[in-house]
Amino acid sequence: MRSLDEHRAATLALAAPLPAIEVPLLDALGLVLAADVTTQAALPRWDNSAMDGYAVRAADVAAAAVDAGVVLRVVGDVAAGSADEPEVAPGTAVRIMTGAPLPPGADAVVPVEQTAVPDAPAGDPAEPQWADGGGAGLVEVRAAVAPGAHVRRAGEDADAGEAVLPAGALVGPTHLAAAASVGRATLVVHRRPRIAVISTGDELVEPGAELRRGQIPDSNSWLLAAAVLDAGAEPLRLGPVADDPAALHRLLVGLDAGEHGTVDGIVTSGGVSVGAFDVVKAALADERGVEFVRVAVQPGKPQGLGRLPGGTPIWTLPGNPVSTHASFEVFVRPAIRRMLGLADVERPRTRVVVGEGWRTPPARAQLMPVRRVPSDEVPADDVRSDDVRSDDVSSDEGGLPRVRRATARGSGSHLVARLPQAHGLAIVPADVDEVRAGDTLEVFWT
Ligand SMILES: Nc1nc2c(c(=O)[nH]1)N[C@H]1C(S)=C(S)[C@@H](COP(=O)(O)OP(=O)(O)OC[C@H]3O[C@@H](n4cnc5c(N)ncnc54)[C@H](O)[C@@H]3O)O[C@H]1N2
Ligand code: MOO
Repeated sequence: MRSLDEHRAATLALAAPLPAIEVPLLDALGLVLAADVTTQAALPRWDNSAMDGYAVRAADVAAAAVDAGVVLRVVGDVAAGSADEPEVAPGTAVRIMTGAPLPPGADAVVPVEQTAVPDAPAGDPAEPQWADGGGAGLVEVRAAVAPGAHVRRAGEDADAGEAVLPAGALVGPTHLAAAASVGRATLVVHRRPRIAVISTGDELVEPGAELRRGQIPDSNSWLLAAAVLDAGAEPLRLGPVADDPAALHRLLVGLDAGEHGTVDGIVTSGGVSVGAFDVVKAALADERGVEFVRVAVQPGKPQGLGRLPGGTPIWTLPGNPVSTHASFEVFVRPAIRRMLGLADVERPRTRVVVGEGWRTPPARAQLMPVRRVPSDEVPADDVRSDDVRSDDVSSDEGGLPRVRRATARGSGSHLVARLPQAHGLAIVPADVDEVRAGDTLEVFWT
């Protein structure tokens, strides 16, 4: 049997970053930069004001104080967006708004709250008063400011020619803001993978359909399509398809040949075990690029993996819903993340303390859905309430988060209804046969 790590390496080897394309800003969200984003000019481009107030010469107001105002003549206005450059000569000031370029001659800004208008009628003391900016107004400055006060310097955020976003960064809202602020309307990113999802089994019907005995709603294709989307790729949900190997083979070959548009990978569920009607195994029996293996992990033992003749990677996951979920997490998601162009393809992991123990299969690693719980939780038979959020920081004395099995009634890989209670998957190493209360394990948070 292949180890968990060996199979992970084999699935990652199927994936490579997809080619780079140039897309409008918003289309780059969730994709990975294929090239640095570099500034054309300094950012900010010019010295500008951080406050609504008056651009002054600091030396003019060096002696100013609340009870010793210095009166300056207001010779103009610069609002944000204005291209005007009124000169601030000694003894003068210019009204300036936040973001407006600092006019020539000025070296500091006095916030309007630290000024008054000489001889103005008393108004609301909480409301600052503005002197006339038309050239005849006077302003009394009531505080000294140092040179550079309330001035945002050119190049303070980034120098001209500096890389503000590195290739390899996953684009989020703040990356779009940084790119736009240096004047980029498009970004060069790795193309988003498009992943076909197929669930197989004669027993499967669409959710909501009438069920005759033996039939069940298809849940795996929804899980997988959503997991593909959550991983950052675009799902193409096909199926459920029946246990007809020839028809499934035609569908897979068609996907590989581009009949359904670009497809960068195919994920199937079901039909890979040792049953008499295992459709995926039968459909791919003659495909030399695809192998079926047993992996020493529970759930997720029967796995298929490889490439179709056209080069499309395929992952055939076992059909038990918890197996499908765990298999996607450890074998498919990292590969999709690599196709996106990410260097770090792993989920965040931490060590945790186990609240209640359980027995595990011998000589197989285990991926146990676990739930984060308060460190003082009394062990319960099973808890269905959604009382703990995944971001609750509950930790044991050692400072580690505490977990229990999400499906405390058993670890059966059919227990799909309880799966949403899990916050992550705990990895029990293959050489551990029993997990005891107080043991520590590694968990990756899903
Ligand atoms: N004799 C043996 N039997 C089984 C073995 C074994 O080693 N020897 N392994 C078991 C393990 S472990 C797993 S996992 C399953 C894997 O079987 P398949 O991948 O062939 O999956 P199916 O037989 O198609 O389905 C298994 C189970 O899951 C349900 N299922 C399948 N697809 C869906 C879906 N899309 N939505 C909801 N539920 C689904 C299906 O109805 C079955 O109950 O084999 C064990 N057997
Ligand atoms: O390996 Mo199966 O995937 O245990 O449930």
